[in-house]
Amino acid sequence: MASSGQVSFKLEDHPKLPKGKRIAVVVLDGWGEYKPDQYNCIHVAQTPTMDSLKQGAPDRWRLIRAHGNAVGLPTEDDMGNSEVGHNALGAGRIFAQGAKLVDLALASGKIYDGEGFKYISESFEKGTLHLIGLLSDGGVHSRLDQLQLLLKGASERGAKRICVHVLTDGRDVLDGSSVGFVEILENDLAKLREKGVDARIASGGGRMYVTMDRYENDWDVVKRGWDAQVLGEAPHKFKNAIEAVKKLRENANDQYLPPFVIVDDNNKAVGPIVDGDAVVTINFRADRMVMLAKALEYQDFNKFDRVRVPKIRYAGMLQYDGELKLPSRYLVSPPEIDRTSGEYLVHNGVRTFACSETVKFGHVTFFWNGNRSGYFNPQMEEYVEIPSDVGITFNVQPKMKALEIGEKARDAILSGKFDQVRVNIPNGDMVGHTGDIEATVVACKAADEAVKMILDAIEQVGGIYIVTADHGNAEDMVKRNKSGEPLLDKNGDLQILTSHTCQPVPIAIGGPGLAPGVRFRSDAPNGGLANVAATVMNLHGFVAPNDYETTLIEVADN
Ligand SMILES: O=C(O)[C@@H](CO)OP(=O)(O)O
Ligand SMILES: [Mn+2]
Ligand SMILES: [Mn+2]
Repeated sequence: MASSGQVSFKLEDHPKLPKGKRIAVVVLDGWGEYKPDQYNCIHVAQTPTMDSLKQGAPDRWRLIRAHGNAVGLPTEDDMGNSEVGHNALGAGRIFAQGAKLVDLALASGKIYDGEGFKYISESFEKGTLHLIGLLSDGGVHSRLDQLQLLLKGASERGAKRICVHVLTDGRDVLDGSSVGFVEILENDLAKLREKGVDARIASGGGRMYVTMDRYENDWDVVKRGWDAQVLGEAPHKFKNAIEAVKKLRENANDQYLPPFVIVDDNNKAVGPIVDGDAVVTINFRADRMVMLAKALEYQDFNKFDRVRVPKIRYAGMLQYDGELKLPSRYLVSPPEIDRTSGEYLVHNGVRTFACSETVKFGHVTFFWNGNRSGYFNPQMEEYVEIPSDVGITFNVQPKMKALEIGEKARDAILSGKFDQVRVNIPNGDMVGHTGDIEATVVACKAADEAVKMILDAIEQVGGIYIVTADHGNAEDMVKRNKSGEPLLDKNGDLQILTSHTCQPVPIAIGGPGLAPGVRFRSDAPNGGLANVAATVMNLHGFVAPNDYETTLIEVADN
């Protein structure tokens, strides 16, 4: 990869569009377009602002692709997600994403030739290999089939003792599916045991309550995981993981199962992590692994009392943070997302403000900038994080911090200190993931109100807005058959969809600063999230670099 030092970041002037406009870039998280029925919370909610933008179709409102190949995922059946969505939005190009890179490395066997695998395999003779990560086939953070291949590959290459620390999902897959995934894994581990590998599940817990916090919202989540995985301590002890998940599901859903450890006949945890062991965090996606990676890797660490810090060989499935080089060892090289639009714009005098609340803060900063933490140029940028509510599920507070984000964005626009004001409004996604339809309707309304605050500010300063989303979620809250009818489970209950979707997302442009004649091109019907960066660069008065995906707009002559 060309290092930033060798690249020219100078952008050419746009032949027709002026510089110096104040531009709001609004990303509604989890806001897709789907047929209007009672399970489409965006349709049910009062969303006058987003509805009015739609009136601008086709010149100033359209749909773009936000899933599958359009965002670098392995197949067209892969729903979009925040990481790949914001990567595409910020980088303006489509990179083969972690899911795909891991698939390729496993298929070719190259994963086993890399430095990362060699490093951990030095522990195989005497130590245990611990695999920690999300157990589902959701394909957002991890995939079961990748875990299965890694188990096979590692055992064939000398791992004699393997402990899997599972995090149950219910967010990228149906709630309740955890039991089936644990059964499949147990079956695989039993086969490994027949071959003489001591392989077992050692601990578990629900992803939102154990380990997979992000952006340092709540370190207790990571601590609960640490206690179970590393120390072998948890409030719930079971002999068998299937039994554990079934029992704990009586009082919690998959996302929030409390931590448990598997114990032997003497009530002793079977798989704490000890000196000499190897650890792999099997998620390919970064955000929800960074905190654990810090706890496993950093010598100086004060976020919680680790009690015991084993001397281990640790590798991530990928490197999760390119700036922090965290973790330093990894099995598969991450996508090299270089020359992002944020970096270009800062080099071309565009002063940027970015804001969200904690749970999505890294989306408009870290993911937007190609999985890179920190500023490109602190003199030109300001990133503001509004603390998220902690310790609740977001259906309890569906308005979240939408209005606070709207206010911060408004103030940044009015201040005149920034050329680009970029926000992520989380409600549709975060509340959509709870599966609570009523709360998601409230969430969508709040998101719409936040958009209005921002558009009003843009109106006041004669600026431009561009409003879009990173993937679908709130527009469809039920699982459906091929013809789109809701599916019922065996008890006759609706199957609630907590996950993202494969629906397209809207994009709208407007504002008093938008030059007359600017409209969406009609010759880019397959446009996706990766086309947005060039579009934004145009609105700032620049032509995007040649290798960026093409712009979505054109300037008609009159
Ligand atoms: O919460 C998350 O981690 C994912 C779903 O797994 O959602 P998003 O991609 O919108 O962040
Ligand atoms: Mn998202
Ligand atoms: Mn989401």
